[in-house]
Amino acid sequence: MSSADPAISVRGLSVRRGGRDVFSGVDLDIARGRVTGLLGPSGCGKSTLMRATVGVQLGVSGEIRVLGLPAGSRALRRRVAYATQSASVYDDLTVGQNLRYFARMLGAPRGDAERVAALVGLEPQLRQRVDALSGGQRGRVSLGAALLGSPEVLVLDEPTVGLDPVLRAELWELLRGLADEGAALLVSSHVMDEALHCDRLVLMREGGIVADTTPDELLSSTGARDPEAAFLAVIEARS
Ligand SMILES: Nc1ncnc2c1ncn2[C@@H]1O[C@H](COP(=O)(O)OP(=O)(O)OP(=O)(O)O)[C@@H](O)[C@H]1O
Repeated sequence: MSSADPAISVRGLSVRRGGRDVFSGVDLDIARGRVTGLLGPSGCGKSTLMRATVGVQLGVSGEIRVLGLPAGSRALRRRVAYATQSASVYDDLTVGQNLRYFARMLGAPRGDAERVAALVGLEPQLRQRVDALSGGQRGRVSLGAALLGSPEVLVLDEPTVGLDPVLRAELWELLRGLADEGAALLVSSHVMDEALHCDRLVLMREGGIVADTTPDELLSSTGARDPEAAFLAVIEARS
């Protein structure tokens, strides 16, 4: 496949959860070298869509290909990273031990644990146990684990939750750098202002995509002052 092909291609995605359809017939392409924001209110299906793209969601029908392979393929394990909303690291290990453990599991290069700790601003905490970290710091350990091995595709579910404004700005800068190096990033948020950090915006509501746009286009097409007002204008125009 060529570098112009989408990193993630979703066709006719339907997902059934708890006896009801969360999605039916969603199509979506996610490009390389871009930060694509998946934005929408709580419960609209952002996490479900992300879980489907990394192959861990049950009840999925349709076709999802990632880097040309079926979502969840074993061959994608080192090429695709997924960070969930809840920190998935070991509480009773230090930051360094967690990162070195996951680095070994992935076959990441020597020194990668220290590299990602610096990227997520956790170098001073390398020897600290995870259960002694703040919520935002724990989230950054998970994010660091997702960055190990320099994956080509990063699927990050609400990575800025619990971060103060300074850390949030640093995180967006980090994500931008990864996209500039060619990675495909799919990043969810329910905070509409975060839309401004993305190259492309996929706005969702109740299991559907209501707009596939860019921050500039969203603001100019709606004439709204900020992304939140623009999102409301998009919803209103559709109802
Ligand atoms: N374990 C589950 N079983 C059944 N239905 C579920 C389950 N988890 C989520 N759902 C439903 O699927 C829909 C989409 O949920 P999802 O978690 O994908 O939304 P979200 O946009 O990521 O929300 P949030 O921003 O709050 O994380 C919701 O209506 C939710 O009720």
